Amino acid sequence: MLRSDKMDEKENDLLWYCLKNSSLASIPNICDEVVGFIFAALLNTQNTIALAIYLLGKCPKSLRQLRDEFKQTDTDELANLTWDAYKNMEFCQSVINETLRLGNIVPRLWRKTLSDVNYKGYIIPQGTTVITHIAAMHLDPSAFENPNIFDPWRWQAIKKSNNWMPFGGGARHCIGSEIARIEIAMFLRHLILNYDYELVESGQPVASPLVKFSTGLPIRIHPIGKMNP
Ligand code: HEM
Repeated sequence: MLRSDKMDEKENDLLWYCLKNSSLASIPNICDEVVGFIFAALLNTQNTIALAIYLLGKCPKSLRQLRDEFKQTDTDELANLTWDAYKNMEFCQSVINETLRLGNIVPRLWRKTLSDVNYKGYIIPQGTTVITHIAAMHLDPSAFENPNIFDPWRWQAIKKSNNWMPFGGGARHCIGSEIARIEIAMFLRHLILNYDYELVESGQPVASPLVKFSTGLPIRIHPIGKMNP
């Protein structure tokens, strides 16, 4: 990465901001942040969309209900992307929550203890790497009944859960969580209102350790009626 002393002051993006304030971090750190940002933003969102397509494809009842909800959503409001129109798509919110729970796009988080920590009588010394196993929590049967089943309806009864943290938590909570959810909702809406699709047998998700479709996610797709925005 090259730094120019003649950077246009009108530039106003992340890279520009980081370079301008580069006294706060080294150039390798800045590169790491920018690449990390792109990776976090693109890969996680596209994997969640692929998983939602897969899980809905395996559960025709949920696909039908989602299509019905999308049909009822006010198209004018959605074209202007109003917050209310997006939030009112309740079943869509449940589908996204459930995809993130079962899919475990980010299965683990890494932390280092800054001082000795006493956790329920166990002393974790300063400098220890601690791994939060989010996937284990999301698949814990004491927190989610039949945890391996894709059941978006379970979210009708859950208003808030301390056992669900696909976007992490605390000071490093994902800053892109809402934009990611909006992107997923808009993608699914466009797909499901305009197309019927079937899964083709070979596409299976694997966790290695991040979720991916090692043979891609082939689907058979058919346009339905007039295109919706
Ligand atoms: C479904 C999609 C996404 C998932 C599952 C996801 C998940 C996460 C998780 C679990 C963390 C916390 C990492 C940690 O605590 O160590 C995180 C952090 C972060 N995410 Fe996301 N993310 C998604 C989409 C996005 C998008 C769209 C953006 C940007 C527009 C983004 C930007 C970031 C950034 C910059 C951080 C680091 C925040 C910090 O360290 O202060 N993510 N994400």
